[in-house]
Amino acid sequence: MVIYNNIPEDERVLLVGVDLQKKSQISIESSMKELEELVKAAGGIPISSIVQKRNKIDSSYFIGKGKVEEIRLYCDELDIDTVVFNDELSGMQIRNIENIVERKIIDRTTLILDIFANRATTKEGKLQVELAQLKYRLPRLIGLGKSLSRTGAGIGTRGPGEKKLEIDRRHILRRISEIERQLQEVKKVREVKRKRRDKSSLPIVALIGYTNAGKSTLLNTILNICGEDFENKEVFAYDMLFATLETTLRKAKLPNGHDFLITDTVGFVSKLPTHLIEAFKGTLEEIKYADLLLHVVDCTNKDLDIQIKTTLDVIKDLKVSDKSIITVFNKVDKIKEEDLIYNISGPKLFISAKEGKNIDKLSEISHQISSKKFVFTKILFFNIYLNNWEACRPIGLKNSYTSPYPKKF
Ligand SMILES: Nc1nc2c(ncn2[C@@H]2O[C@H](COP(=O)(O)OP(=O)(O)OP(=O)(O)O)[C@@H](O)[C@H]2O)c(=O)[nH]1
Ligand SMILES: [Mg+2]
Repeated sequence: MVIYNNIPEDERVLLVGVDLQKKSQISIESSMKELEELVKAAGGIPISSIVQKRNKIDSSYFIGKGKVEEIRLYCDELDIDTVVFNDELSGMQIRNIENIVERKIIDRTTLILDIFANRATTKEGKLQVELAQLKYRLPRLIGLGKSLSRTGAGIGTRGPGEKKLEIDRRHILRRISEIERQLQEVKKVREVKRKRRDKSSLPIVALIGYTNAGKSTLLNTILNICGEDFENKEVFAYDMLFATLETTLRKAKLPNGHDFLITDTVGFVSKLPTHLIEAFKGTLEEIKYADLLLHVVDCTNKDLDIQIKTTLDVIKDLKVSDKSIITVFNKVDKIKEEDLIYNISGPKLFISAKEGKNIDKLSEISHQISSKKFVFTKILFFNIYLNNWEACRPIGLKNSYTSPYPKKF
């Protein structure tokens, strides 16, 4: 058990994880660290964490019943308000655990939905989160416990759907179809805007990637160099998971007068609730209309392989994996050359969004796209890659690659 220091007075949270020792998944240490960051992003205070090694999940209690009783003791001892599980729980598991622990029980999905509910600002964002919350709650109505009741407060109880949750199945179903209808309307408006934009024929570059990789910082840096009317338009970039929730589309002008559009997107995270991806497909649709995807990766993260895979999986799910993608390894200012490991095929760039390293190369690539938009094919993309080969090597690294030819397109 790990005890965290410097804890202010507020909603005190105990973190619980299960280690199924699967090699294909993010390590349990990283996953629990990520959960800790998610708790902070939701405004909670991580007090302590417990991990149980298991071969399989217990259908009634998720972890062993004995462990649940142990958790009850920790909660009393550490004055815990809320217990957050690192995975999605069934309604019955939540109720069973709550009966023993007598605290609010939250799972990872509820936590993520709660952060989104707190941060969504646009009408569309709010509708999307409410839809995801309702779809999550629907099969769990029977298991309703403290965490899902309307009398609760704090993490897991927020969101636009909160007031409307009269916990009646028919009411929820009606609300779901109402939201879906409203989202269709929003989609129509977006399509009209998109058509207008298409007329201007400006190429679109979309920044995608794992949460906290530095997408918004990169957008700000690019706009600082070549943004139009940049004043007061800086996007929110912060050391916090899901700092960005809504897509922002900005116009940039290169010194030679060429314009292009650049868009930031919501970051991905491992075990991102499926309902949420589903609900956010509307927003993520912007990616579908992009001419180039810049996949931003935090190269200082030791789980970068899993982070890359998580992003590529979502991209695949959105059916846009055939788009031209440049992998942009960010934060090179924070890492020693010899520690930089990567084995990704295709074009790549090594940059520091914070210190502006190699941003000019990135802008140059965008320029080449903007000037040749109408012949934007994989061949052109290949040329761009060759022209910028200098930037496609890690900064200061000695010949990591001997051939400038990408392995795969
Ligand atoms: N050292 C270093 N830190 C960086 C760099 N780029 C971004 N950061 C930091 O990384 C943190 C996350 O940056 P954001 O730009 O908000 O990341 P994001 O990908 O937009 O994150 P979400 O919106 O949560 O998906 C911030 O604290 C940034 O200051 C970089 O090149 N070097
Ligand atoms: Mg962001």
